[in-house]
Amino acid sequence: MTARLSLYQKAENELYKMESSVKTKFYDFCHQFRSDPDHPSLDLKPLKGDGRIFRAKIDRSYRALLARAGVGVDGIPQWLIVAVRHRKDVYEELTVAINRITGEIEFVDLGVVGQSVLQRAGLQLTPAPDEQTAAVEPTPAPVVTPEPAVAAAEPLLVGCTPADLSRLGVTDALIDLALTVGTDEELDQLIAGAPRLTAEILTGLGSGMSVDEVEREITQPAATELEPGFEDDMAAALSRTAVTTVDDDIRNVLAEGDFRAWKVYLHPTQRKIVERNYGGPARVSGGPGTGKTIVALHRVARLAAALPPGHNKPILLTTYTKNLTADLRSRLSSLMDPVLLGRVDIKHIDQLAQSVLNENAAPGSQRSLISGEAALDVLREVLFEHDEQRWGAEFLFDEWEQIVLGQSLATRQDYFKARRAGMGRALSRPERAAIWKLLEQFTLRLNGLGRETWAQAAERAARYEMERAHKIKVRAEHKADIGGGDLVHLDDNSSAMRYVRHRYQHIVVDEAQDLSPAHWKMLRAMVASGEGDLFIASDTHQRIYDRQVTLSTVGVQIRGRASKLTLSYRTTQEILDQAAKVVSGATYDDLDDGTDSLDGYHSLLHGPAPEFVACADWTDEIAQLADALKQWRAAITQPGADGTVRDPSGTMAVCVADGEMAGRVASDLAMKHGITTATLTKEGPQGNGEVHIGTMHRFKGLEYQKLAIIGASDGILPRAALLEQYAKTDPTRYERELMKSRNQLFVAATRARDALRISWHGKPSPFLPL
Ligand SMILES: Nc1ncnc2c1ncn2[C@@H]1O[C@H](COP(=O)(O)OP(=O)(O)OP(=O)(O)O)[C@@H](O)[C@H]1O
Repeated sequence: MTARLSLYQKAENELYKMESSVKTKFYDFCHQFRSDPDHPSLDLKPLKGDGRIFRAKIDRSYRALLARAGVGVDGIPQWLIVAVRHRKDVYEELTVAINRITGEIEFVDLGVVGQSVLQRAGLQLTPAPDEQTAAVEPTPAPVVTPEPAVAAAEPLLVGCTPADLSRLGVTDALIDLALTVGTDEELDQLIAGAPRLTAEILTGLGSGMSVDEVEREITQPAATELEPGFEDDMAAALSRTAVTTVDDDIRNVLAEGDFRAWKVYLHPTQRKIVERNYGGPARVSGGPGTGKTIVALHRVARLAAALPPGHNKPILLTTYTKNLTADLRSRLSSLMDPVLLGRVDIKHIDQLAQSVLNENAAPGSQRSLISGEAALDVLREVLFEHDEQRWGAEFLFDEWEQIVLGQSLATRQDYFKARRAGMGRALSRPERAAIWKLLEQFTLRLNGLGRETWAQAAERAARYEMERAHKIKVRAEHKADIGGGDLVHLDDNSSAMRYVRHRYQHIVVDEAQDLSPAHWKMLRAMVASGEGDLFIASDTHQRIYDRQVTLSTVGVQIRGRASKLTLSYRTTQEILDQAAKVVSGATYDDLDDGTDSLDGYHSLLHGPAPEFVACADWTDEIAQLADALKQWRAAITQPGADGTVRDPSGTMAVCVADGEMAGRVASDLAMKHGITTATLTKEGPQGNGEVHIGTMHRFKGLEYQKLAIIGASDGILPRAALLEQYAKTDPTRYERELMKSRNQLFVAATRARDALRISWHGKPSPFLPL
């Protein structure tokens, strides 16, 4: 190899979209370039405008644009492919620069801003002559043909000065053009072609953020400390730039499409969160699709890479549901080396609690699990037998789960002292005494049946783990007291106890907003406090189970180690705008005493506005849904430029309010409209049908190219029958249920990548932004 070649992120994305014949020639070009960049067939030449940018020939029509990026530590010259262009789109003014905030290499193409803006700014682009092809074909037309002067438009970014844009990190060559932009369309066009930080800044400013807000939310998180003279050190800049190294594997990468992009590429803001050394628990928050899961996965990979050799599993990756755990496992296995992957325990939170209980249970004493609904029936029986009228079964069940189990209250005295913030109705001491007695009867009854709920299991597991952590602490203190010697005199010096350690060195939690206090206590006890102990990804706007926790009260102190992601990689700005309205106006916590918001949440992707469709009745709603699905299918299966046809399976989904409705939709679509479906279950999609159908809960963490939400009617969303009972008796619970329902719609709407359609019949849901 006489040259090392890397591929700029934007160039990689452009290549995915090219015809396979161009891709094949591109592989050959890379192969040739790496062995001899000066080979005459490549015709490598600098462009006139910028001595750092070169053009080389891929075939008769396509050119690679490359930047020289110094020499590697092994003495091999480094080159970065910044773009692949048709030769008629190559002009002399193309440049590469090093960004003053991120220190990354940026490729700047003024051609992307459109003729009107260029003309208003008085810029004319010069086509780069291409002698070799000029001999065979006529000289290509200039990129910009003079046109009548374009009327001056009022600049869109009023209130921003060139100095502001420069300070924020907009690339120099685009500052004046950005301030010339006069319409939203022009701004979108500029953003689409701009380097990443510039695009984010301009999107922020364009959506109304102030210069200070952009600086705080976008610029500062992306900033890197740069040495004087960094502007000229391309080798150092290359090491800070997100690139794919071009080796023989590039063929597979390109063939897989952008599915693999996240594996090689982390945005600098994401990378910082992954790579920081945290002195204790850390949290990343951010709206849907901002890459929290990706960050959590990369964090696991980084922690695993730093482990000393061994065969144990010192890292736990956990989340709330079973199907998400399977998804995390498969994503992680494509990111990590199998040997390192073997050092990661991947379990969903209830599975983890069960393994603790199994380990601690005497043979034959395990209890079987009972659903919340069935347990509530047992409580109803107890209340009926005691002729108890003062409190309803739902109220007491909630009190039990939220307060008694939630705070691990073991005695009546503890319950007397317990804080009941957020529970609405106050309870006097005699009332608490009576409730405690009833709940005791209830748990004894469950016990007698050999059953327990998931929440009880979690609470018992937490207690076992806390005892274990306590023993570890006592031993460590004793060891310190006796100067680190052997522990022969300690009471419990059984061989089992001698080797008891914390179960994990690092724990990473995804979808953390849905974990209960008992889950947190268990996790806290499983890992020693200290560097890199807990890493948490969460978004409280997506809390869809009735769980509330204040992390600082369960021993998880985040202070100073919280970060936020604001750029969505999944959803278009059009979808995001509407989805954000569903949760606007409500207040969200930050898993602690502070609040969380979607401020600065934005997307660089654009697409059609979401459709809101009022239908006459159920039959009409299903018929219109079937038509939409067929149109989506036709669009997805449209043959690509190289003749390939995509398989539409699993790219479209229908989201409904409950399981019964899911069944009805599946059978109506199949019987009346010939559309096959697969139902989303706890285990993932069941069946081979093309369109996935599931309840809002099942869509958590997933994403689809096109998504329909149906049955979004008042009475269903929120579920009136369930809520009415609380409206008068327990207003706080009522508010919590409303919030849960609102969040479910928000989660569902933000699963769509590029098309969202929401329909209803009757009165529309009050949550819809109509
Ligand atoms: N830096 C990146 N470059 C390209 N794609 C990215 C990047 N980060 C994330 N993505 C993509 O964005 C999508 C959303 O990412 P991810 O699932 O991690 O988001 P999230 O914040 O966990 O979302 P949610 O809260 O909705 O579950 C995924 O398809 C992921 O591959």
